[in-house]
Amino acid sequence: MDRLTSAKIPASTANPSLYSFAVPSVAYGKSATWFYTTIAIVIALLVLEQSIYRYKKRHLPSDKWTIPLIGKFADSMSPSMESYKKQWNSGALSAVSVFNIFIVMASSNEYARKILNSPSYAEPALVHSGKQILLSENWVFLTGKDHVEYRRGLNALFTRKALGIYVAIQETITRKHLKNWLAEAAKTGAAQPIMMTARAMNMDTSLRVFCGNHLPEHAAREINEKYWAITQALELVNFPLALPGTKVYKAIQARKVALRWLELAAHNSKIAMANGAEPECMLDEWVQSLADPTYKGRKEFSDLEMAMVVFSFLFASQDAMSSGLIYGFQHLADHPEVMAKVKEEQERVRQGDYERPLSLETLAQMPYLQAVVKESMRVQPPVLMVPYKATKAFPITDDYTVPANSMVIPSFYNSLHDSSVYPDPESFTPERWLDPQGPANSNPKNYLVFGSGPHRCIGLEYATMNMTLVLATACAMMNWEHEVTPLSNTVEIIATCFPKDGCRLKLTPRAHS
Ligand code: HEM
Repeated sequence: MDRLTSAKIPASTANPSLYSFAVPSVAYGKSATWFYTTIAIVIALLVLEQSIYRYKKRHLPSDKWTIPLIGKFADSMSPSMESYKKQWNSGALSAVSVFNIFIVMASSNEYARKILNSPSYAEPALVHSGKQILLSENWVFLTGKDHVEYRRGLNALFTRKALGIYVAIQETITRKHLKNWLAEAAKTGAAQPIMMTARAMNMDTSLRVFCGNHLPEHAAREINEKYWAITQALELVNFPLALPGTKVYKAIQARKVALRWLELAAHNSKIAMANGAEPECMLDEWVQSLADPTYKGRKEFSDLEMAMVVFSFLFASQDAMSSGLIYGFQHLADHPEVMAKVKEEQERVRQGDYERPLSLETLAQMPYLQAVVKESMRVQPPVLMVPYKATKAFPITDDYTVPANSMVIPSFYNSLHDSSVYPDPESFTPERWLDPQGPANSNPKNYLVFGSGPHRCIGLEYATMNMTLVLATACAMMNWEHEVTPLSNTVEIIATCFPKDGCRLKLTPRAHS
């Protein structure tokens, strides 16, 4: 009985240890409810995420399921040509999701151009860090009529007269840098990567073309040194807060430095033009064109606004032009038969005088080198694609409408490697551009290296002129051999495309007989 009694006690409320257990058991019940409710909500959200993804993509080729929450984030962190090609070749339109951003990739020429030329449905959408770096009031973020009008005013900076002024600056800066390259090469006699030296040359050229001598030498050096931080922040997805130490934070600091100096340059240019100086750079051309009494349009631009425009040009050109130049050197070195023809043409145009500065007229006498530049960017386009955003539901085909607010990304590679327009598309064949009736010249719509439509690259003539000039000057001053490595033909995508080994060249001065 005692045993029974004692046995009963713990079964009731007498045992303090069991009693104290009874309280949490009520809490456990509650937390279990919460636990299961939370699980149920999470599952419901995950199912919803998959359903929305599948509803949006409809019949487009893509993975059946998206990785919960992050989607193809991992792929976007380390993009490769192979993964992009797989995506582009999966269909003219295909779908992917990154962090719940629904993305439609357009790989055919028809759909890529349709996106670029449909401003009422789609507008450029820079990577998130773009707005933090450029500032949201930068003109490049204007849309529709405002964009068209602003851009019209900037066309004055790329007229033939303006380009004629820039050539002389480009030539001087290019010679200065190539001389340094040769001096450095002479020290070791070994091949060195040109990745960073070509970028530095390009930035120096841009700064002097845009700002002339209105920028002190140490300022140009500082911008040049700090700009790499901006390139590194141009990843598809960045840490959202620009906290100290993050890439975006460093890029913002670099932009602040650059804008301060560019503002000073704009200020100095206004003073020089007011004092009757001749235009010597892009800012001067701009200030002078605004003062022209026949100029119709807005005439007042603050120093800061001018600085922001110049900064937008640096931003748009530094990576793309550096990529184009580096591959230009690499393609020429890898194709000695093409290099021989370029040298022949140089000899014909320069008639033995390799010191005479180049001009627009002499550059126009180099159709073969111009074809080399065009072909080099076709084979390896600096920019593979540009992100746009559907501002409303965009009926891109009869049976597919891109949902509003999706990213929609026209990619250029397949247009530029279309074998019906560019037979043997992987081969580097500048000759294809020499026949005016040939398929390459008859299908300009396929040459999407500079985009298409209202946002087509405003600097395209300047860019091709600069690449032609740099390669012509390099041909005049030096020989270069490519040290081919296993990574030479692997593309590294850092905003634009670069050979993964940085393009290792062995440089020697060229002796002219
Ligand atoms: C090889 C060199 C270059 C390449 C491959 C290139 C390529 C491109 C591409 C693909 C676009 C987007 C076009 C579109 O959305 O349809 C673009 C836009 C732009 N580019 Fe270039 N670019 C180069 C050099 C330059 C240079 C040298 C400048 C300025 C001096 C420049 C200024 C711009 C600007 C301002 C835009 C935006 C235009 C707008 O939104 O209206 N680019 N570029």
